[in-house]
Amino acid sequence: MPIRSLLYVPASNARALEKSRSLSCDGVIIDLEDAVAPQAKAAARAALPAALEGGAGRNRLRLVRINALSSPWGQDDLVALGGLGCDGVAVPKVSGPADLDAVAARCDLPLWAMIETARGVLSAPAICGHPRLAGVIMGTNDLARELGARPRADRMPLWTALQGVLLAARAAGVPAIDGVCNALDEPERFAAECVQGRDMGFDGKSLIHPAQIAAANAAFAPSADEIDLARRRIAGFEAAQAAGQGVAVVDGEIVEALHVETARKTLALAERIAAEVDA
Ligand SMILES: CC(C)(COP(=O)(O)OP(=O)(O)OC[C@H]1O[C@@H](n2cnc3c(N)ncnc32)[C@H](O)[C@@H]1OP(=O)(O)O)[C@@H](O)C(=O)NCCC(=O)NCCSC(=O)C[C@H](O)C(=O)O
Ligand SMILES: [Mg+2]
Repeated sequence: MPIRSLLYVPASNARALEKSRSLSCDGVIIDLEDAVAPQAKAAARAALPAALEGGAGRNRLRLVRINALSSPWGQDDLVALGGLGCDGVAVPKVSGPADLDAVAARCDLPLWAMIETARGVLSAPAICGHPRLAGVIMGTNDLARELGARPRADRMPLWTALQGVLLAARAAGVPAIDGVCNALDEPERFAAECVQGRDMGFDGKSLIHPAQIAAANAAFAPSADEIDLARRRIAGFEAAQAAGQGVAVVDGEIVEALHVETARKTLALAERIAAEVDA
C-alpha cells in the first residue's frame, strides 16, 4: 500500500473529518492528541465511531492517534478503539519498546510509533524491532522543541535524527513517514521538504492541511523520468545478461543486479499507485 501522504485530522473537527473522506491522501491520522484541546478530548473520542464508519473511502490507511497512556486520557482512548474499524493506532512520544508493550497489552491493532523525543530517536532500533510495530512516524515538532533546535527551511538540526530513525526502520523492514511541515503558506518550502524526505528514503510525509496532499503524492511517487529509466535499466541489464555479461551501461552509468532490484521496486510502486490509488 503506498503511504505517500498521511493527513492529521483532529477528531474534534467534524467538518475536517467529513472532508477527509473525499481527499486523495493515502491515509489519515485521526488525532485525539495534540490537535485536540483538553476540554474537547471526551467529545473527540466519542466522534470516532461515526468518523470510522462506512469504510475507508479514498483513504487507504486509517490510523487513530491516542494520547499517551500516562496522560489522563490515554487509557480511555484505547478502550474507545475496541471494535472500531481502523487500521492501526499511532502511539505518541514512544521513547522505547516498553511504551509499545503497554499499548500492545491492551489493544490488538497494528502499532505505529511516533518518534518525537531524544530518547525515542536513540532507542529507534529497539522500537523498530518491536514485534507489533507496523511503521514509524517522525514527530518533528516535538523533537525540535526537545532539542532546542531553531526552525530552518533545510531542517539541518533534524538530519541526524531523521536519518537515524530511517536506518532503524529499514533495518527492521517497516515503513517510515516523515514529519509535518508547519509552513502552510509556503508551498515551495513544503515541496522542497517533501523532496528532501524522499531523497533520504522516507516512504511518505505526514501532513496538517489538505493543500499539502498533491505535492506529497507527487514527491513520493516515482516520476515519469524515474519510471522510464527503471524500464531502460531493466531492459539494458537483461540484454547484457543475454550477451553473457554481468553488468550493463545505461545513460553512461553502470547497471548491476542491485540497480535492477531498485528499478523493479520503482516500477512496482508506480503500478500499485496506478492500480490502488489513482484508479
Ligand atoms: C491548521 C488548521 C487549523 C487550519 O484549518 P482551517 O482554518 O479550517 O483551514 P482552511 O480554511 O484552509 O481549510 C480548508 C478546508 O480544508 C478543511 N481542512 C483543513 N484542515 C484539514 C485537515 N487537517 N483534515 C481535513 N480537512 C481539513 C477545512 O475543513 C476546510 O474545508 P471546507 O469547509 O470544505 O472548505 C487545520 O488544517 C488543522 O487543524 N490541521 C491539523 C493540525 C493538527 O492535526 N496538528 C497536530 C498534528 S501535527 C504534529 O504535531 C505532529 C507531531 O506530533 C509532531 O510533534 O511533529
Ligand atoms: Mg508531537
